[in-house]
Amino acid sequence: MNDDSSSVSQVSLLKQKLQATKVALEEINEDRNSKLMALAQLITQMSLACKGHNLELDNKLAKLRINVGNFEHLDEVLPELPEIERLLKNQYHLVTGKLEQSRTGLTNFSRELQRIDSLPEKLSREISIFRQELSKPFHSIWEYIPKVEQLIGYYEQVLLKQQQGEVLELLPIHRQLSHELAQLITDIEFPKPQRAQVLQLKEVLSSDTLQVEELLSAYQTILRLLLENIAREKSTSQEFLQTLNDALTSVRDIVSDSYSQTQHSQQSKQRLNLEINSQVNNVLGSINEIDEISLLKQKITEHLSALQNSLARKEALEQRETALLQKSVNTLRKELADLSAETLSYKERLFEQQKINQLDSLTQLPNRAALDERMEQEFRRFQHNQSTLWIAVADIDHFKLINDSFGHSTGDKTLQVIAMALKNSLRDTEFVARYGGEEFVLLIPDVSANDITQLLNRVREKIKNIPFKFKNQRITVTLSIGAAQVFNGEHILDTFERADAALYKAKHESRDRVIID
Ligand SMILES: Nc1nc2c(ncn2[C@@H]2O[C@H](COP(=O)(O)OP(=O)(O)OP(=O)(O)O)[C@@H](O)[C@H]2O)c(=O)[nH]1
Repeated sequence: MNDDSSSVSQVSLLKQKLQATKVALEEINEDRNSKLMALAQLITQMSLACKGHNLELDNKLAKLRINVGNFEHLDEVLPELPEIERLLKNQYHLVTGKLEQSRTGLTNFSRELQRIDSLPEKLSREISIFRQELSKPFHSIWEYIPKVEQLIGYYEQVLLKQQQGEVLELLPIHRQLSHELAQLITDIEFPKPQRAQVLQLKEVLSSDTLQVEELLSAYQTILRLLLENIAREKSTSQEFLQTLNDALTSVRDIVSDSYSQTQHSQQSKQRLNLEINSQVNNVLGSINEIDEISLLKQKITEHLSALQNSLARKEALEQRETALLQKSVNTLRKELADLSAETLSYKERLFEQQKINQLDSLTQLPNRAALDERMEQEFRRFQHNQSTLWIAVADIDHFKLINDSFGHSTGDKTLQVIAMALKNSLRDTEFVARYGGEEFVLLIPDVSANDITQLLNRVREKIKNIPFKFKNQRITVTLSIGAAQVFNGEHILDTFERADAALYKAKHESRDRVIID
C-alpha cells in the first residue's frame, strides 16, 4: 500500500514537472515568436527602405518580407539569403559610386559659382567652406541632399544679386537718354489719337524711378508710333499720286482719242472739200460749155443736187465732230474737276499736317519750328518797314519744385494754363511760342521802348495772379522775363541772345521780374 501511494505521489510530481516544463516551453516559444516577429518587422522595414533601386533586389526582398512574416516558411528564407546579401552589396557599391559622382558634380558646380565676377565676398567665403566640406566622401544619400539644398541656396543668392544689379543699375547715360527722348517727343508732333499715349510716355521718362526696361520700352513704343505715322503719310501721298496718275492717264487717252478722230475727220473733210470743189467746177464748166438753156438748167440742177448732198455730208461730219469734241471736253472737264478736288483735299491735309507740325502738343502753342519761321517773317518785316520789334524770353520760376512737390502731370497742367494765359494776354499781331521745357518766347512788333516794360510786366502780373491750387495748397507761380529790341543792322538771332542774357539776369536778381536789355 505504501509503495502504491508513493508511486502515485511520484507520478503526480512528474505530472506537475511536465506541466511546468510545458508552460516554460510555451513561454520560450512565445518569446522566440515575438523576437522573430520583431526581426521580421525590422527586415520588412529595411527591405522597404531599399525598394526602388533594383528590380531583382525588390523581388527578392518582397519574397523575404512574406516569408519572414510567416514562420512556417522560415526555412525557405535561408537559401535565399546569400543571394539577397550579394545583391545588397552590389547595390551598396552602386550607390557609393553614384554618390561619389554627385560629390564631384557638386564640387565642380560650386567652383564655377565662385568664378562669377560679381559674387559678393561673403558668399564666396561661404562657398569655400562648403567646398572644404565636400572633400569628405558621402556615405549615404542623406548626406548628399542637404549639400544640394545648400548649393541651390547659394545659386539663388547669386541670381538674386544679379537681378537686383540689373534693376538698380540705371546709369547716367540712361538718364541722359531718357531726357533726350522726352525732349524729342515734345518737339515731334503726333496725331491727336496718339497724344495721350505720348504724354504718358513723357511722364514715365521724366520719372525719378525710371527703370532701364521702361526706357527701352519707351524707345520701342515711340519708334512704333513714328513708323505708323510715316506709313500713314506714305499711303496718303501714294493714294494721291495714284489718283493723279489715273487722271493723267485718262486725260492722255481722251486727248489721243480725240486727236485720232480729228485726223480722221480732217481727211474726210478734205475729201468732201475736193468733192465740193469739183462739183462747183462742174457747175462752172457746164455754164461755159452748154448754151442751150434747158440742158444747162438740167445739168446745173444735177450738179447742185450733188453739191447739196456733199454739203449735207460735210455738215453731218462737222456736227459729229463737234459732238465728239464736246464729249471729250466734258470728260476732260470732269477729270480736271476731280483732280482739282483731290489736289485741294491733299493740300488741306498737308496744310493740317504742317499746322500740327508747328504746334506744341502739350500746350497747343506754336512750337520752336513755328517760332523760327515767325522770327524770319517778323525780321523781314522789320527790315522792310524799319518798325520796332521786341523779343522776350519768359521762364517759369522754380518750376522743378512744382514737379517735385506735386508730380509731373501737375507740372504739365501748370504749363498748359500758363501757355493759355500768355496767349490770351497778347494781341493778334503779337506771337508766343513754347521754346521748350518751361520757357516761352514772345515776338512783339510795333511797341515803343517806353511801353514794352509795362506790357511785359502786365503779362508777368497776369501769370502771378492765376489762382493755382495743388493738393489744397494755394500756389503762386511767377515768371522771369528778359527782353531786347532788334537793333538796326543786328541779326534777330543776336537779339535773341541778348534777351536770353537779360532773362539770366532776371533769374539772378531774385526772379519774378522783367529785365530789358
Ligand atoms: N511737367 C513738366 N516738366 C517739365 C517739362 N519740360 C521741362 N520740365 C521740367 O522743368 C524743370 C526745369 O527745371 P530747372 O531748369 O531747374 O528750372 P526751374 O526749377 O524752373 O528753376 P529756375 O528756372 O532757375 O527758376 C525740370 O524739372 C524739367 O523736368 C514738361 O513738359 N512738363
